[in-house]
Amino acid sequence: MESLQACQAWQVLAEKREAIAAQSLNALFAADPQRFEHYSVEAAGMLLDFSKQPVDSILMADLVALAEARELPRHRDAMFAGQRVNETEGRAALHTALRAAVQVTLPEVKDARARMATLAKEIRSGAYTSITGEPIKDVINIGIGGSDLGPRLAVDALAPLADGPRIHFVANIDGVEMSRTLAQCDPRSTLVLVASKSFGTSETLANAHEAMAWLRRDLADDAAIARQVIGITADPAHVRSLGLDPASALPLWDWVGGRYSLWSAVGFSVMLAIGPEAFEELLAGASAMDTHFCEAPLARNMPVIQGLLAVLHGSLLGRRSQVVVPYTERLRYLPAYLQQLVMESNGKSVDRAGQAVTVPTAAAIWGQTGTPGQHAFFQALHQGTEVMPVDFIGVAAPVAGERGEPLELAANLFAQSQALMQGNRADSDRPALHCPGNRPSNTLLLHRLDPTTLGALIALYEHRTFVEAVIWGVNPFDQYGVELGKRLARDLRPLLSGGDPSTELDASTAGLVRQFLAWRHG
Ligand SMILES: O=P(O)(O)OC[C@H]1O[C@](O)(CO)[C@@H](O)[C@@H]1O
Repeated sequence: MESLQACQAWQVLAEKREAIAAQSLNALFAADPQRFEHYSVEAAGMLLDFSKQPVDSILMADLVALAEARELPRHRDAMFAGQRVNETEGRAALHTALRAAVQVTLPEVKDARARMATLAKEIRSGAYTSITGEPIKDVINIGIGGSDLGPRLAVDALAPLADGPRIHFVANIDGVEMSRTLAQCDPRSTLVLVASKSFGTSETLANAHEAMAWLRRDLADDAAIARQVIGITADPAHVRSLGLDPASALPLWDWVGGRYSLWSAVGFSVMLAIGPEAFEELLAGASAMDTHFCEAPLARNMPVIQGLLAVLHGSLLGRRSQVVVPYTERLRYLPAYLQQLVMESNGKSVDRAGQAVTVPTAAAIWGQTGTPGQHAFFQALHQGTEVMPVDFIGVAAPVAGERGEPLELAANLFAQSQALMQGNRADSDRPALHCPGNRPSNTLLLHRLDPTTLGALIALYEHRTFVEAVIWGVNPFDQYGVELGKRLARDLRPLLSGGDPSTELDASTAGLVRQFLAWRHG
């Protein structure tokens, strides 16, 4: 495989690095009165305005040439066709099949969706009761990473449409999240979902044991566990480790990556909150974005444009932060979700051929909702020494029955991207007041934040992440770095309860353990 730096299309861009960095956004607008029309795209209920990016028709052509040189269409089609694109783990990455129309998807996906829908209807209607015969009022989803972040984001974002049981999420192993959650629930009307693709993640299993002990304390009955705890996993035999029946587990498959699993049974908590029909709308929205990604020309293709711009900033111009600012509290979990999606997928330094990647890969992605973010980190965006590209996300219309966001919110959203771009005039007497401007951003305007558009938004970022991976030549579907930390934690654990370390410790770790034990028991 050719390295990115050896790629001629990349070299063309590299030669223009200084000119692109210096490109005046104000000048681009002055030169083209139709710039907004030329550099915005609409698809799946969203409008992407990328006119505040340093692109013109020549740079767009260069970026598209790069996508073609890296064979993006071929890689995309291979993923959709179920080829083993996750080469290191020898698997397909077929999350798109989970949201394909029921008529065309895989039989096992169809069966699982039907099973989920039947069970969700029973739980939501009260036909499926707890062991004491009470309807389910609370659901606790225990999972971490991809088995937590996607459902947490979707349940929160779609809260105005929720008409099912209350949904709680527990991911952290520190006990705080669990005790806060249990304090709000009654074991006689609570259902526990243990969501873990591998069913081997220690945090999830420890939290599951704690929740099951809580159920047992009050219900003193193993039948309660069978009825009120449901495993969600790609390895159903493993649910026996919690004393559960594999036949009752909701399935996913090894070809669904953890951080791409919202669309599978991992999203069962979302289905319980909003109902199977609305969950189908979430899938349909993601599927609409899949179609756009497969069919739109590269220069008018939202995930392609976003991915190429991310590579331009992060790898060519050395801009190592990607900021995401949703202007709605309902997307408050989006930055955390994207951190896993982007950084676990593309935080890689070796390409698919095993060679070192010679440009920086995934930038740090972070953010917070506007307007609170404006009063936290925006000062650095406006006047800091580093240019940090921003994705602004806004919502235009309310979902039925909602009041809609105050207009001040949209005024703030538009003002911020405008201020970042325009800056203000330099005043030689008072340089501290000077905002340099020329700071790039995308604005994604959502028609409304309903299940369909949320599905499309999440799928957009999934594909954007894939586009970046293809340009860099990395596999976005493995995460061996995370596995290393997990293994070391397993090795260290016995030492903290007085056992011998299974490996020799470095001086820093040994010193920290010594101090920890002294304070813990002192
Ligand atoms: O669903 P599981 O198998 O418990 O894994 C949880 C998470 O752990 C990871 O492997 C690493 O954080 C993620 O990719 C995954 O989403």
